Amino acid sequence: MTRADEPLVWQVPAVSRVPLAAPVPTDAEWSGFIRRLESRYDVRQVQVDNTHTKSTRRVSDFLDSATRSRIAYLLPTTPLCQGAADADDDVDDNSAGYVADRAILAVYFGPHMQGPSGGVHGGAVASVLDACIGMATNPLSQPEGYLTAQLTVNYRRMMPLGSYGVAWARVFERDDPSRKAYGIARLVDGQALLASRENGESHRLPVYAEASALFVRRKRAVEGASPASLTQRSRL
Ligand SMILES: CCCCCCCC(=O)SCCNC(=O)CCNC(=O)[C@H](O)C(C)(C)COP(=O)(O)OP(=O)(O)OC[C@H]1O[C@@H](n2cnc3c(N)ncnc32)[C@H](O)[C@@H]1OP(=O)(O)O
Repeated sequence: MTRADEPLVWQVPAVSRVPLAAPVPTDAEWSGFIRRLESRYDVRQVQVDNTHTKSTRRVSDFLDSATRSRIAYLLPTTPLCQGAADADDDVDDNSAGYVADRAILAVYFGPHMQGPSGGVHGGAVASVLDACIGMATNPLSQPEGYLTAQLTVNYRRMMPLGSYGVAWARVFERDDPSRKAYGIARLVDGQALLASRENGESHRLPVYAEASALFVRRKRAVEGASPASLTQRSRL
């Protein structure tokens, strides 16, 4: 065997698998967390549905599977510009101005999302922030028409594995004639967020990561993009 024929082996340093302090939450623990978020922030969980009906949203299968279904999208129950309580009231936020739409995404970062030892993979964090802005950008009444064109993520602190994360997104402009929407999202520790709200503490919570994104609405739906047509294609 010549050197060129030798298989390439990527030598990675031994990663110490940090045992999680907390196992993946049970169904009861997870739904308890979501109910607390709903009651403290006047938001409601959007039910998962793959049929794009008016009151439900197709949640990313990829994230659903990566999180073992410990992911939930929540939307405000009241119209946005009428003073609904915001998760982001509790964190450092210098952004101001018109908010077109808003969404919250709750997620449990379990062992299957490990990146650096003991921490969450940066790609998983980026996916969560992207999905959250996507949720705020795409109205419930339509299939997702806006796609991520640009996404910038700032990683401020390593998100520890075994944490409940809460991301929220604001879309500042959804300009249909030009088909562009601009949004931001931030990720904080969900338990700290709830504790600060429940204790009435006023200190600002640390942000683990934040993202800004440009979403662009497609001129028309891409043919062959629906799950049904994917199934049909796989039979060919
Ligand atoms: C829970 C539900 C969540 C759903 C959201 C999921 C989020 C995702 O993961 S989306 C998947 C990842 N993203 C993609 O696959 C997108 C791939 N890209 C595309 O499909 C296309 O390039 C798309 C849709 C972004 C734009 O295509 P197209 O319709 O041809 O746009 P086009 O007419 O050229 O441009 C429209 C405007 O947007 C601007 N624009 C388009 N793309 C970009 C870009 N990448 N960067 C900057 N500006 C852009 C153009 O300059 C133009 O601006 P203007 O009107 O001022 O001249």
